Amino acid sequence: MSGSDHGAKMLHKIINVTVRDVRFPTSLEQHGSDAMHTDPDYSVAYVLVDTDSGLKGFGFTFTLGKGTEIGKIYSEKLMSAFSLHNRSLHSLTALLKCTSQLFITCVGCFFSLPEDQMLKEGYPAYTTSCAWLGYSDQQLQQLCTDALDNGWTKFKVKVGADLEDDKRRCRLIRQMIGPSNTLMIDANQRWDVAEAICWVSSLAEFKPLWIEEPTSPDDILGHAAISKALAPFGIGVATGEQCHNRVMFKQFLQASALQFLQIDSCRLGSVNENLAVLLMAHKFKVPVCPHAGGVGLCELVQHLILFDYICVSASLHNRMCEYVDHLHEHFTSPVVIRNAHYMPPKDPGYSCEMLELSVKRHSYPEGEVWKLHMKK
Ligand SMILES: C[C@H](O)[C@@H](O)[C@@H](O)[C@H](O)C(=O)O
Ligand SMILES: [Mg+2]
Repeated sequence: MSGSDHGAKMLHKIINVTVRDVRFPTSLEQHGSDAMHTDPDYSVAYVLVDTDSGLKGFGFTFTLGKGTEIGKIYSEKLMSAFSLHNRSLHSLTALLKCTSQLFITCVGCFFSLPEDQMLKEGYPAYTTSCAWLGYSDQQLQQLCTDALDNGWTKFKVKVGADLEDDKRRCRLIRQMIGPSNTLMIDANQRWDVAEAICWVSSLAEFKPLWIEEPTSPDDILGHAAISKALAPFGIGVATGEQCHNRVMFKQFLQASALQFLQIDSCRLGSVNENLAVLLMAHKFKVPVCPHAGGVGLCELVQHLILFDYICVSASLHNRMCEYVDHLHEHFTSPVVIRNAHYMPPKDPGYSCEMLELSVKRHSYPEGEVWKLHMKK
């Protein structure tokens, strides 16, 4: 929330709630492509709340384009189920247990003294921007050279469509980044369990730290089997970007089915659910390495991972937050990356307000960007 009047006497009554379908044509250049999603258009169902005091609220959930209209309808239904119109903000916060799904609370207020280290150095990040599956080898090389020049040391490569291609791409990246930098691979659920073990074993020579989403994200025992089989190679299993609640994460942790836990700020629905997962990961001594990228996921998750470091884990061992270098310019408080680290956000709120002009231009299907695109 942001606005001019935070006076205690104001009721801040909600007078308007709108949901917009906002899409970016990222598929045109194959940004975001992987073995399962070959043409994603990064998009959001974006919610705006107006109050009578001028205070405004913003929130969104991320999608890959097609079907954003379903997210929009769902958001509208949720808002109307809570009869938001004419309600005061106080009446919602007083019932936080019931309304937490609606809230994306600012966690910045928890920052305390360890904060100093984060303010100086920031939180370590890795990049996925160099090696989307649809990029050519030449593009891979160029982006990797630029990333190395900009201080990146941790790189994720998309795999899973063709083993020989994967070997060539991993070899290329490993040669460029050298033995001491970190390589991760991500198959986006492409394989069955046995296939995953076999395929990843063939890529073990490139020393990936983890294989991400090797199989169906709901197959907890399958992930456990893959984890066990790959442990001798020193390759961990990472998953979580499709994991939709804390109960799923609890079982992944209980079954030793993941070695790197990837919360997703939107998928888990509300800050509260994310915090529960951070606490469980700490109990099980599993590092949290959030999923980010998309539209605004970096903006949101930076708050959660700083909270994790400052208030829960106090450790950076084997921890890093994903970074993807797209679409930040559409936010009023974009993430700040310095020397491959997320610098703590200084603006109040959850960094989820988009620029009105961007929303207008990319509204689907009526925005000018889409009108132009459809004419072609
Ligand atoms: C379709 C998307 O770009 C995914 O490929 C992406 O979220 C990915 O799995 C990631 O880990 O960043
Ligand atoms: Mg992934």
